[in-house]
This record gives sequence, structure tokens and C-alpha cells, in this order.
Amino acid sequence: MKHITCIDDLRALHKRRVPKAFFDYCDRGSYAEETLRANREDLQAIKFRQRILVDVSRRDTSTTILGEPSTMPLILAPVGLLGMQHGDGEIHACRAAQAAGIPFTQSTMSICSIEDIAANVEKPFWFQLYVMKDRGFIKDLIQRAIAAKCSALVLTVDLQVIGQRHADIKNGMTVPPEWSLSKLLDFASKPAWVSGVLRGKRRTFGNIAGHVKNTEDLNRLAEWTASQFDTSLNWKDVEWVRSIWPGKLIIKGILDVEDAEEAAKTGAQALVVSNHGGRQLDGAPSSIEVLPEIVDAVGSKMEIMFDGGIRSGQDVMRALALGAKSCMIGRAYAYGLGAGGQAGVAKAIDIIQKELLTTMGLCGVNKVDEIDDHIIAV
Ligand SMILES: Cc1cc2nc3c(=O)[nH]c(=O)nc-3n(C[C@H](O)[C@H](O)[C@H](O)COP(=O)(O)O)c2cc1C
Ligand SMILES: CC(C)CC(=O)C(=O)O
Repeated sequence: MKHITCIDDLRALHKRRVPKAFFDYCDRGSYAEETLRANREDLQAIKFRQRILVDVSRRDTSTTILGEPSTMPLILAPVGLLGMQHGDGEIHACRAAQAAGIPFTQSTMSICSIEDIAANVEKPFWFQLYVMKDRGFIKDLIQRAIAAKCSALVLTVDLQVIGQRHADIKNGMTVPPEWSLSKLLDFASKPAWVSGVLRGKRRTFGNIAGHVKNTEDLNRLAEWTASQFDTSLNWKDVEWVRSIWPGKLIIKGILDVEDAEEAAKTGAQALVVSNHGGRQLDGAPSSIEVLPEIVDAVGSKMEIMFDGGIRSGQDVMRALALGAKSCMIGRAYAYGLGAGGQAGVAKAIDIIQKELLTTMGLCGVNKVDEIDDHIIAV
């Protein structure tokens, strides 16, 4: 890993090491990918004010996230199918996050189950919930997260209707992979990936396989989500989740001030300003474009987390300057996982932390809570 100096290097390695269908599933966005691109472009358009001759010898990225100490304002976002990027991917990513001292969020759509992760890591992790039609099953899932001592529930509210990802259709992306000649040739050129996934605990969705009806459709991901996810989901269901889950609640997938105001009434401690990494509503604004108005509206009532397009410590600095308390990363660490398992995720986190520390120094800032819009050039 010594020649890896940035997240783009991890992406290039991920692309080389993981079959095309799974790399594209991770990398690409929905429809024309306008929102995917806007996430990156709008972050890059924010320029810093360089400040000189400030004593920055005491720089420190540590902070708190929902009252808990964290070594930096960074969270590993829920990412589905990590176990298809690398065998036991969820366990490796969680271990890397815990070793670095930051939270890991397990997706409902994980390959390893909640129990697989809990048995293989040392500290509590966060659990992300998708609400499906079978509410008995969802209640059971929440109870499994409670039994596993998950320390926060991230309720994702922006994927009841799934945005089409052209690449997944073109690639015939299925879980577990279905065989075809082109896939066999692709897999044959990625032997380390194949043996890693074969050695992994599972090759299908650990949390949901066996519980839901229509499992014959489980392999065709988009059709399956369309048949299982509950499109009637509304604010009353958030109250229902709140009544079952006693711990910290985070609502993920807010882009609109009115929705943020509604979220602030639910008793949730935090929300994530997110467009699902440009994988859902194509044509939606970038996350960074709407962040300031959401912070203005509800930032005094809830903790505001941010995601969408973060590929560097500079990007974390930008989101914090515009009012986020912490940032989630999705692709940045998934690239690391595909590139090098736990060590690759650790590398992604380390790269971002070092970039953040350097950027803080060059902007004349010592502490995370000193980062605000005074560091932005107008
Ligand atoms: C491959 C992939 C799978 C994802 N799966 C989930 C998921 O299961 N649940 C969820 O809430 N968000 C999911 N997301 C969205 C991420 O949690 C996050 O919002 C997004 O990745 C942030 O954008 P970034 O990738 O540019 O950092 C997924 C994102 C990616 C890239
Ligand atoms: C299986 C998917 C529904 C997971 C997801 O949230 C995504 O791919 O963006």
C-alpha cells in the first residue's frame, strides 16, 4: 500500500482487483449521473482561505459524534453488499473503523449479518435500517440490532423507490453472482477476489435471506427491492421506529428544509444531509448545495451529518465549514475495501485524516470546533 497516496489510487486498485459488476455497483450513480457529478463538482468549487503565521502546532482532529468521542469527524456510511467487494467485507470495514476510533454503520443490505459482525468486532457499531413491507420482520431486525448492542440506528428514508443504475442492469449485477461466459472470464482474472469471497462467511444477504418472502427474486436486486421496500413509508412510521428503538436515532437522506424541520420533531438526535451518493433522485441538488440552509433551519435542534462526494480531508473540511458536525464516507472506504480489505479501509481513513490535519494547518486552525465559514474564500 505504500504507493497509495490518495483515494483515487484506492479506486484504481479496486477497479483492477474486483469484478466489473461489483466495482460499477459501487462507483456509479443513477440515470444520467448528474447528481453524482454535482456532489463532486460543488465540493471542489469551495475554495479555502490560506492563513499564515498562526501557531498550528497543537492540531487535533478529535471531536464528539452524538456525545461519544471520535478521533475525527468521520463515519463509515452504510454501504450494501460490502461482502461482495471483499470476503467478509463488513467485518473488515468495521474492524478498520474501530481501530481508527470512528463509527462504522452496517447496512441492512449487508452480506455478513448483524450477528456475524457482533461476534467478530470488539466494540458496538451502528445499524442502518431499510423499512420493508413485512413490519414483523423489521421489528425483528430492530430487536436483533438491540441484542447485538448496536449504538445507533440510522433510518434511511430516501430509497423506498429505487433509482435506476444503468450499469447494474448492463452488467447483470446479482447477489450471489450469476454465471455467464463474460463473468467467468472476468472472475478468472481476479483470483484473489474469488478466493476471498469463497472463504467469506456468506455469499448472499446475511440479514434478510431466509426471513422475507419472494426470495426467489433475491438475486435480481432492483426488482427485489422494488417488491420488498415499502413505498407507503411516511412520518408515522418514523414514530413507530422511534417507539421500538430505545437508542440514538439518525434520519438519513434529507435534502429539503421542510423535511429537515419534520425530522427535528421526531425525537431523532441527528439527520444526514444526503442524496444517497447520487444513486437515487438524479437531478437532485448536490448535498453540499443544500447543507447550509438545513443547518440554518435545524442545526440548533439536531446534530447535522453530511455525505455525498467526500473523497479527501479537504472535502471533510469544506462540509464542516458549511455547518456539518461530521461526515459520512461511502465510496471512499468501499474503494479501500476492494483494493485491500481491512488494510485498504484503514488506508482510506488514514489518508483522509492526514489530509484534514494538513488542511487545518494551512487554514490556521487547531481544533475541529474552530472550523467554520471563516476558512472559506469568498
Ligand atoms: C455501493 C453503495 C451502496 C450503498 N448502500 C447503502 C445502503 O445499503 N444503505 C444506505 O443507507 N445507504 C447506502 N449507500 C449510500 C451511502 O450510505 C452514502 O449515502 C453515500 O455513499 C455517500 O456518498 P459517497 O459515496 O460519495 O461518499 C450506498 C452507497 C454506495 C456507494
Ligand atoms: C441494495 C441497495 C438497496 C443498497 C443501496 O442503498 C444502494 O445500492 O444504494
